[in-house]
Formats: sequence, C-alpha cells, structure tokens
Amino acid sequence: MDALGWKPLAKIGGGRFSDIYRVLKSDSENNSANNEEQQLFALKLVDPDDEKPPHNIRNEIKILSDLKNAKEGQDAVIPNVINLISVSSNNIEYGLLFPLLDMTLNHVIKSHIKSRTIFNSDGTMKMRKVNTIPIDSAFKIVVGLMKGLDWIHKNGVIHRDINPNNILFGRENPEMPVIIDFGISYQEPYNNGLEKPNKKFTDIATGIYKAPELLLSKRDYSNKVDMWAVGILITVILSKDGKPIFEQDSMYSDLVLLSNILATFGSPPSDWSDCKGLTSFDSLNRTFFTKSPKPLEEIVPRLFEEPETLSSSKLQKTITGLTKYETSERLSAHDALAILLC
Ligand SMILES: Nc1ncnc2c1ncn2[C@@H]1O[C@H](COP(=O)(O)OP(=O)(O)OP(=O)(O)O)[C@@H](O)[C@H]1O
Repeated sequence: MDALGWKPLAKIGGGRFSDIYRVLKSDSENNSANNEEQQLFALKLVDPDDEKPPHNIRNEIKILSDLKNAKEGQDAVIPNVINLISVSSNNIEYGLLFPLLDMTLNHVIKSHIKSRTIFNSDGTMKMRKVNTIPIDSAFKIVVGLMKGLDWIHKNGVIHRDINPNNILFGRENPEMPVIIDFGISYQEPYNNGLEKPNKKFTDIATGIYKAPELLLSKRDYSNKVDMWAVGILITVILSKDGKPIFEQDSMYSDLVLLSNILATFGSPPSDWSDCKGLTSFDSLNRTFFTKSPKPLEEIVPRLFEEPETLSSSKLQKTITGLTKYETSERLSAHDALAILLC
C-alpha cells in the first residue's frame, strides 16, 4: 500500500475528518533499522469533501505554510509550532507531512498520575491518585507553550483548539511542547475569505477549553480565546489528582461548562465589555446569582505546597492573568512570557 508516495506503517491518530499515519519514505524500505528511524514521519490525510466548517484543510495548509515562511525569515527557530514538511495531493485527498513526534500532552499528564497509599490517623488506609509532575517540568512546558502561542499570534493566527491532544512532545525532549493541528485556525484579517472578523465561528475549541465569551456567542473574539484555553490547560497539568477543575459533564454541555466557570472564577463583571449587548450575556446577568471566585489555592493547590518556589509563584500569577473575563485584562502570550521569564 502507498499513501501519496509514503508507506503507511500504522494509524497513530485521527479526528472526525482526518487519519494520521506513521509513514516511511518509500525508498527506505531496505534501509537499516537505525536509518529507518530517521525516515519516519507523520502523514495527515484529509478528504476536503468530507469536511465541515470550521474544519478546512486548505486553510490549514495556507496557515502552516505562512508560519513556516515566517520562521524561515527568523534568526532563531521557533521549535514550539509544528513544521509542515511538505504537502501532496491526488484527486481525492491531501497529505500533510510532519516530523513524527511521540506523545501528546494527555499522555504526559497521564504518565505522571500515580496511585499512592494514604494512611489515616485511625489506622485505616486508602488509595489515592496523585499527580507527580514536578512543578519545574510544568513550568518549562508552559514557557514552551507561550513561546509557540506568541509566535502564532504575532503572525496573525488564532489557533482556536488549544487542548492536550494538540500539544505533542518528542521522546528526546519531553519538556518541549509542539503545538499541532491548525485545522480550525483563523488567519487574520478574513481567514482567507472564510470568515469575517466580526462573524467568526463560535463552534470552536474543545470541551472545557472553551473561553467564556465563546459560550455567550461572541463572534468578534480575539486570540485571547487561546489564552483562556492555555490557562485552563495549566490547571489540568498541575491538578492534584489528574482530574480537571470542572465537572466531567462540562466536556459535553456548554451550559454545564458555563456554570462551572462561574462557580470557579466567579461571575463576570456586570459591565463586561466583551459581551455587553449580547442577548445571552444580558440574560445571564439577569438570571444567575452573583458568584464569588474560589481562591486560587483551591483551584491549583499544588502551586501553594511548601516550599513555595519562584516557578510556582510565577505560575500563580500567570493562571490568574489568563483567566480574566475582560479580554483587555487577560494576559497575551507575550505578557505571560514577561512574567514567566523575568
Ligand atoms: N506529527 C505527529 N506526530 C505524532 N502524532 C501525531 C502527529 N500529528 C498528529 N498526531 C496524532 O494524531 C492526533 C490527531 O491529529 P490532528 O489534531 O492534527 O488531527 P485532527 O483531524 O485535527 O484531529 P481532531 O479533529 O481530533 O482535532 C493527535 O492528537 C496525535 O495523537
């Protein structure tokens, strides 16, 4: 079997509209095992006729190519955004060739969740799940994510689907995240003719990573939707026991997600400038009781464990700044880097 000139070895992923294969360069079949390693790539195959907006493979190719060209004009390489090696197509499908990476952030998070025996004062014991990821490793991952997002945003792109399955790592560099999947991304100013800036799709982002303004149907949103997503992502990386801060059902219901966001971060300001005038926000203002925010210590207790380190205090500031409702106050990736690297 041959896929657009590549020999597929195994399916390694895929979404609603794509299949991702580990592939070998066809001419390297007879090479030694070591050489083969270097000839392995990831191939994303998509049939554009199957896609539904906002998924658009041609737009993904355009955005990745522009990011690659922008990278080439730079002195320093930005390793935190996936490199599109090449594109091929037949009459049916597009094949996007990428460097092969080894694990998603989801795998990294799961690999650090361990079962521990806890002894109670009455002599009984119980098993508890504990997240063992070191704060310093989490810190390095967050810095890498911010560098990638800063680069993407500086180049006029909103990723729109920052979540743990779209962040990959190579085995040799498990603290250096690489942002993938620009399948629903937006390129300013008009997303290549697909969406007007004030009429963007709101059906973007995955589960608990949706920013609150999206849940209220704001259509002229900005790249700050990515910053909210990364704020929630940090709380997941640093969770006490591997469980997200929001209830399980928030993954599937926008209403449950919204009520979980309010219960965690408090009600948005009644004059929230991003959503003022939107019908959904006006009814929210009338209907919901005013909620106070939970203290950050309750949201990410691991960052308050003794002894407090420089990394943990910088991460506290970063999460607080990323989870602001008012997007003019929400940190940009550039602002976050200023906090993290000062
Ligand atoms: N370069 C790569 N190296 C290794 N695995 C990859 C690579 N690219 C993608 N994958 C795997 O395939 C999965 C899906 O990739 P991608 O997000 O690009 O496809 P998608 O169709 O947009 O998926 P979805 O619809 O779920 O967002 C990733 O989560 C990852 O597990």
